[in-house]
Formats: sequence, C-alpha cells, structure tokens
Amino acid sequence: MTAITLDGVATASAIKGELADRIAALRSDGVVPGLGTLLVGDDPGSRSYVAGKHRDCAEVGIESIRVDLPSSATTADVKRAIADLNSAREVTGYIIQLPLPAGHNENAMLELIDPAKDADGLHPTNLGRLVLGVDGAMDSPLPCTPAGIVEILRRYDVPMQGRHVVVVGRGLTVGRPLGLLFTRKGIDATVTLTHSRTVDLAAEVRRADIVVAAVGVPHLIKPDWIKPGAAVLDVGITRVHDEETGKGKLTGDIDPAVAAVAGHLSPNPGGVGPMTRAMLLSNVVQAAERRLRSH
Ligand SMILES: Nc1nc2c(c(=O)[nH]1)N[C@@H](CN(C=O)c1ccc(C(=O)N[C@@H](CCC(=O)O)C(=O)O)cc1)CN2
Repeated sequence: MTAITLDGVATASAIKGELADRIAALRSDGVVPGLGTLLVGDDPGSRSYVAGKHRDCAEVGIESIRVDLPSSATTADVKRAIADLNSAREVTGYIIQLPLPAGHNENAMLELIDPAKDADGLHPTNLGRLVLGVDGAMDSPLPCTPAGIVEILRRYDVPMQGRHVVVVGRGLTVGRPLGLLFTRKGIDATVTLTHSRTVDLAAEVRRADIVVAAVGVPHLIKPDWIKPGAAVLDVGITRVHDEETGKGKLTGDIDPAVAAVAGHLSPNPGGVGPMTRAMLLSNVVQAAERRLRSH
C-alpha cells in the first residue's frame, strides 16, 4: 500500500480561489480586508512565516500591514503595538507571530488582542467559545493549524465521526485546540491528547485511525506504530543538516517509511503548513464579513 498524499499546496490553492469571490464582494461593499502581523525579534523561521503571510495576502487581494519590533523591544513596546493594531481601521484582523522572544509573556499579550480582530483564534474569548461550543461559535475564528487539519481531512473524505484520533503534542497553536475541534459536535471524533509524559506513546498511536504529530522531533513516528490504513498528518518541522547537499533541510515528525502503511499521509513540507496559511486568510475574510454585517 502507498498512502494517498494529503496535498496541502493544491488544497490551499483551491481555498484561495474560493476566497477570491468573497474578497471581491467585500471590496464592492466598501470593506477592504486587511491582515496585520506583529513580529518581535529576528527568529529566521518566524520572519519567513510572516513574509509568507504577506505574500498570500497580496495573492488574494487582502491588504497587509506589517509591524516588526526589534529583539530589544520591551513588554511596553509590544503592548503599544497591540493597542495600535486594535485601533487601526485598516486592520480587520491581525496575528502576533509566535513564539515571542524569551522574556515576553505570550498568554498575557494574546489576551490584549481585540477578540473581534483575532485572526489566529488564540484570544481566550475565541478559545473559550470553542470550549463552550456556544451558539454562534461557528462564526468565531478557529486556530489556523487545527482548522487546516480538519479541513484537509474533510476535503479528502477521510471519515472523522466516531474515529479515534491520537494527537502527539499539547502546544497552544496545535495540540490543545485540535483536541477541542475534533470533538466538536458535527465532527465527533474521539481524541487522545498525548505529550512528553505519555507512558507508552507507540501503543497510543497504534490505536489511532488518525494520527497528528506536532512535536518537532524528526522522524519520531515509526511505521510499526501505525495502524494500516490510518490517516497521518505531519505538523512538526525541524531544520536539520543534509549530509548530501551540505545545506539545511526541513524534516517532519513522521518517518517517511510510514507511507507504506498509512492510508493517507500529509507531506512535510507541503501538507499542513500551506493549510495553516490558507485558514489564516479565511479567518481574515470572515472577520471582515462580520464587520460588514455589524454596520
Ligand atoms: N501566531 C501564530 N504563530 C505561529 C503559528 C500560528 O498559527 N500562529 N504557527 C506556527 C508557524 N506558522 C504560522 O505562523 C507556519 C508554519 C509553517 C508554515 C508553512 O507553510 N510551512 C511550509 C514550509 C515552510 C518553509 O519552507 O520553511 C510547509 O509546511 O510546506 C506556515 C505557517 C508557529 N507560530
């Protein structure tokens, strides 16, 4: 068996095409969607993700507003930048690129975002709506990577209802909200959320119909951990040295030999990453549509 590839590049491209009509409609109604990004420091990975977000915006007709602060920025500087983004009319949604440099309290900064402009779905109000499953929660932004994972599974007709999902990693942007999303009414999967203190990780993963690995440990998940036919999504990404080329290359959490056992497999790069970016665009459009409705 060779796994069917969950192609994030092609799926993200289809989503961008679908968003184009909604962006055109917004513009003709006088609302220009605008994504703000706040980047603190000079982490090369974060710089490259932020640059990618601005390229995506240009591609689909979303304005983008970039705020970059140096590594020396204080908490007061970051708070001021957040207050400015909250009040900037042209910013219909924005993100704080994570991780923030050491010394900054990420959760405290995320709490300062205007929930109506939270393009990442990481403000406590929006995460709380996901927890509560409140009426209208379908209209709240979802964290981009979890939303991208569920969306790519849906588009490839991978059944989720009643299926057992094992998520490896309990971080804020992926594992924790993904557990909530998979168990939401209408998706109805059963989730085991594993982490660094899980006793027998291989045994947990073997029970899964869907495996999501988001830990950043190269090739952690081995083929003999996978139930034949399971869907496997590779989120973790680590830059390693390639002996052959002498250059850096990106490596995921999934051993490539898993392709011989899995039913579906997301490549990395080219799988969940592009979906994360597409879901961010979708959240920005959704926030702009909410603004239009509220006027
Ligand atoms: N505020 C946020 N910070 C972070 C998030 C997030 O969702 N919100 N997630 C990650 C980083 N991230 C988006 O910010 C992100 C990571 C990877 C990709 C991506 O497209 N990856 C490519 C490979 C890119 C490369 O060549 O380096 C791929 O998988 O094909 C997009 C977004 C942490 N921070």
